[in-house]
Amino acid sequence: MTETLGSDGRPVRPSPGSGAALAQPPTGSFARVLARARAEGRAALVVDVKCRSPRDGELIARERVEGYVRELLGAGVEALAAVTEPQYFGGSPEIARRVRAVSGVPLMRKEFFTSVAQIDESHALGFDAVHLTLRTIGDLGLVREMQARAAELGLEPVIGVHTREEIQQAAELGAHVVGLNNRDIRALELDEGTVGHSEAVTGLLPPEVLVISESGLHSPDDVARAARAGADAVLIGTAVAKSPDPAAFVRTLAAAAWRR
Ligand SMILES: O=C(O)c1ccccc1NCC(=O)[C@H](O)[C@H](O)COP(=O)(O)O
Repeated sequence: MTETLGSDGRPVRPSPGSGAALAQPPTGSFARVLARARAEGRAALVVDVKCRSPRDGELIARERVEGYVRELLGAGVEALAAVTEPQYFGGSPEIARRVRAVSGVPLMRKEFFTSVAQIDESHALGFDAVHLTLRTIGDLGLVREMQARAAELGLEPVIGVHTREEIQQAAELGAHVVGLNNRDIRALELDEGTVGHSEAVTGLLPPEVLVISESGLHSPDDVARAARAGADAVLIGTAVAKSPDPAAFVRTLAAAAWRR
């Protein structure tokens, strides 16, 4: 991997707007989307297919899932996430299969993972990436086992972090792609989380790590702020689902994602 070293001999994170690129994406197609966006000087737009949220209630009617995904893809969305957690977020493996069936873009699974068997299940469902959230998995040994199994299956592990300590742990785990949640997911989205969190901590991640700013992003201005903070992608669910015209809204968000 090509790296620029700073005066202290440490790698320098590509400055926003520099268009600096990773020579090779680390692994998997999700990383490829993020690395391409970084090389082009923007953040990629990833939309979360989340049918319900504890904060906002029903977001996507079950019968609308395929139409919704097609609308997003038509508007140029480059990658998707799907929440399969049933109790709080109204997800299911069936919804994941339906999203997969109508989309060819990289697809990441959001779930409260507790076992390595769920990594195999994610592969069987057709996911390209799994979001391994340190806040909910807790046990770093188990995270390592999940990473290893994902690698065996050709699935890309995205390490989910919220705190500075977890950012450090993600680096120790050798994460190539990090999902930086602006909220503490343990509060089930009832806490306040904004792009200000990404602005505060994105710079703590090693420059070679690809970063997705997640949760609590609502507007083109939020997307612009995340991109300027160094995020290589933004993950947005609620604001897109609640928009009266998701395709038009997605285009507006993507236009704001360029680093200037
Ligand atoms: O992050 C997780 O581990 C997680 C697990 C199970 C369900 C949801 C989970 N995270 C929440 C999300 O992924 C959000 O839906 C996503 O960041 C979008 O947030 P928002 O735009 O605020 O709806």
